[in-house]
Amino acid sequence: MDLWRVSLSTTSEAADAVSVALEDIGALAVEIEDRADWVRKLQAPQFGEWVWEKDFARLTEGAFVHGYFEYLGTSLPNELQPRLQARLEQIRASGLEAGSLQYEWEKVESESYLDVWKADYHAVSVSDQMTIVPSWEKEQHTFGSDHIVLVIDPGVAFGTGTHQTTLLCLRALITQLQSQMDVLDIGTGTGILAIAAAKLGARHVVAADLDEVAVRVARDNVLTNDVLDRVQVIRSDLLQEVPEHGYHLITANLLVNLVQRILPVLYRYLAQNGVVLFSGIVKSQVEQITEALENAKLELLYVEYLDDWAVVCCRKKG
Ligand SMILES: C[S@@+](CC[C@H](N)C(=O)[O-])C[C@H]1O[C@@H](n2cnc3c(N)ncnc32)[C@H](O)[C@@H]1O
Repeated sequence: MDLWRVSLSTTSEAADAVSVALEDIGALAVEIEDRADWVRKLQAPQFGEWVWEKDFARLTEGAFVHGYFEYLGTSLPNELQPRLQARLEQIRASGLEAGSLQYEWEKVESESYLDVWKADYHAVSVSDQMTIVPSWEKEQHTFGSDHIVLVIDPGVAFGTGTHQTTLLCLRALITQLQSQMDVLDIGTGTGILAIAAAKLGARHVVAADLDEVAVRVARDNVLTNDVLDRVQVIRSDLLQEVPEHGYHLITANLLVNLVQRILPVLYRYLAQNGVVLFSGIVKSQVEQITEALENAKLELLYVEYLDDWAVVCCRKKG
């Protein structure tokens, strides 16, 4: 599948807002290259990620945000332009220092897109007991027999493990998941959280996503990771197609507006004392979520932060 790539120049502060705007107008995948991120990782490497010195010359300040769209002919950039412009105007009007927001479109072959990712994508250590490894690096690492290895390749679905929200969720899963739990993962992307839950000992995991591409990718990853007997991937708009069942643990790495949509009914899908992990939440939105828990029949257990992101861990009220 060929793709259109739009590349926008912006600031570190506005990179997430631009990325959400691209997702909203239909990007299959979004990639942020943030100079500040690279500097931080060079100074204090947290997860064993690689930072390439050559990239600093390419991006001398601020950030690039790249959005990938399915190639549907040459007119696509023109069709998307007004919607993109409108979203960029909103960002400018919000008062966020967003830089030039200049952009350009380029047709890329998906092969070359994946090759670009391959060069920049390496194993990520989640914790002492869990590592995410791309398939082409599998043989290069040796792990103890009880170490959990998640084999996930970069692609057009979200959830390769390099994003803070995924890492926060994985770490919370390690502390919260007990063996034989039934788990629901809403917005599964690559299926990374569902696969991790299965490998941590869950009895059954339902992994749901609205995006057909994500569903396909998640199914492939479930096979690759040999957890087909425990993970069921379904296409569902949030909870619409999800079997109403008493899940012991629910993960939801979703934007805050989607979290708000499921909050009022989520308790119906939880077993007694069932735990929920909300990720995808920017630091400044944490209060908005924690304040809504009471009405949702949930109680706060803890909030954990990584950079500007948070995971909110809560439990169904008895
Ligand atoms: C931030 S990604 C999380 C991916 C993965 N769970 C992780 O933690 O890395 C959010 C996912 O939610 C999915 N999503 C967005 N809107 C949705 C909806 N209405 N119903 C179900 N999934 C949705 C997106 O397709 C995307 O795969």
